[in-house]
Amino acid sequence: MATHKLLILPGDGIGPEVMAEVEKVVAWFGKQGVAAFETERGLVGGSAYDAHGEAISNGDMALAQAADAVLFGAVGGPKWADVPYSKRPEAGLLRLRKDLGLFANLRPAICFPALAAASSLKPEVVEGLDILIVRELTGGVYFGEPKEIVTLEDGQQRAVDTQLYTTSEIERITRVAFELAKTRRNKVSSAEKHNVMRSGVLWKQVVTRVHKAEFPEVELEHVLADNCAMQLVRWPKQYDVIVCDNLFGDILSDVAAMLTGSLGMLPSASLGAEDPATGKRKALYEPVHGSAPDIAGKGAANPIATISSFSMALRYSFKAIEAADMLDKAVTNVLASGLRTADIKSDNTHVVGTAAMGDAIIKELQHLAG
Ligand SMILES: NC(=O)c1ccc[n+]([C@@H]2O[C@H](COP(=O)([O-])OP(=O)(O)OC[C@H]3O[C@@H](n4cnc5c(N)ncnc54)[C@H](O)[C@@H]3O)[C@@H](O)[C@H]2O)c1
Ligand SMILES: CC(C)[C@H](C(=O)O)[C@@H](O)C(=O)O
Ligand SMILES: [Mg+2]
Repeated sequence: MATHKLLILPGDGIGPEVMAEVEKVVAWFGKQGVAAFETERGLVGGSAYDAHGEAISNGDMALAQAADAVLFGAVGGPKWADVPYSKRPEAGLLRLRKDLGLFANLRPAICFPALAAASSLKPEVVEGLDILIVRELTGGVYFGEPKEIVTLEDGQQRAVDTQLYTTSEIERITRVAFELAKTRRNKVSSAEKHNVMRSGVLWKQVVTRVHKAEFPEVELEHVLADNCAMQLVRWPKQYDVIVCDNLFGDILSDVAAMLTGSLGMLPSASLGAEDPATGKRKALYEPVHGSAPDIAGKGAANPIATISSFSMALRYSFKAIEAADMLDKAVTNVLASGLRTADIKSDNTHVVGTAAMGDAIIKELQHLAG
């Protein structure tokens, strides 16, 4: 049986609450003999700052480098509003992404049949929705230099962030998007703003070139990112795979979350390049949502985004496709049975807390295993 090293980083706010449910799922699959999961735990975000004065320690970074997959909860919260910028909780997540080279962030937005009524959009707009946002994760305005606030001679301050992309950064994320589209409905929509940004001009050129040279059989369309946000709300089913830069991907994926009913439903996989020698890649699995300070500590958070992120780990890191399908089915069935956390409640459903939702998913896994 394969052994997989997992580093669990629960983080802050609802992070530890939702991660506790994932740990039940990991233990269940371990017991089933899908794989032997060796788990270690670390600190990230505000909890790491409180313990070490950094948003992630070098020791925990070394564990992340050595892990087959990192399972990440969420970071941030009002408690750390005044810590120095370089030590803010979110810096821990950004360091993980950058230092592990996790350039490809896959954010699937699937509307479960039982949840069409939980979306703030009309059911016919979201029923059957299955789109994938492929977000570039280690470049763009998140990391470009200079990034600073300087004081000018006249006493004003000036803030600068730099949007920066190179050809190879765009090429590699484009290839990920096209490869994934081939396994789906064979269409890529590339979102940028070439009408305003030089990085958008280069993005469009490179995507066009990679398409023509390597993936002519896949349908490609270019869409301005602001229009893409509007189209996602108007008629999202026109999309299959959307590829975009780091900042547009951040925003478009929060929009996509509401199509599925709640931010608490959207999982994600952050992947590095495949090592040709071992076939392995660095990977971190994280829900799209944050630490939700407004509901933290209440046992009310939806654990499905984080549980489904582990399903992506089974699929992308451990090639345990049957196990991943089974976990997805368990989530679908539990939702179909009418169980809901508060964020996805609708008429005639039964609202439960975080732990009860996790337990119901385990019970359904047990049922599916026979
Ligand atoms: N990956 C991450 O760690 C991550 C992602 C986004 C935001 N953040 C951080 O989280 C903090 C709060 O940010 P925010 O409030 O803008 O975004 P958020 O995602 O934490 O919350 C937005 C809204 O969605 C709800 N929500 C989020 N996840 C939920 C879940 N699993 N179940 C039920 N409801 C859920 C919250 O209650 C809140 O009303 C900030 O410090 C931000 O930087 C972290
Ligand atoms: C917490 C923050 C750094 C992060 C981002 O902006 O990438 C979050 O919003 C996300 O979507 O993963
Ligand atoms: Mg975000």
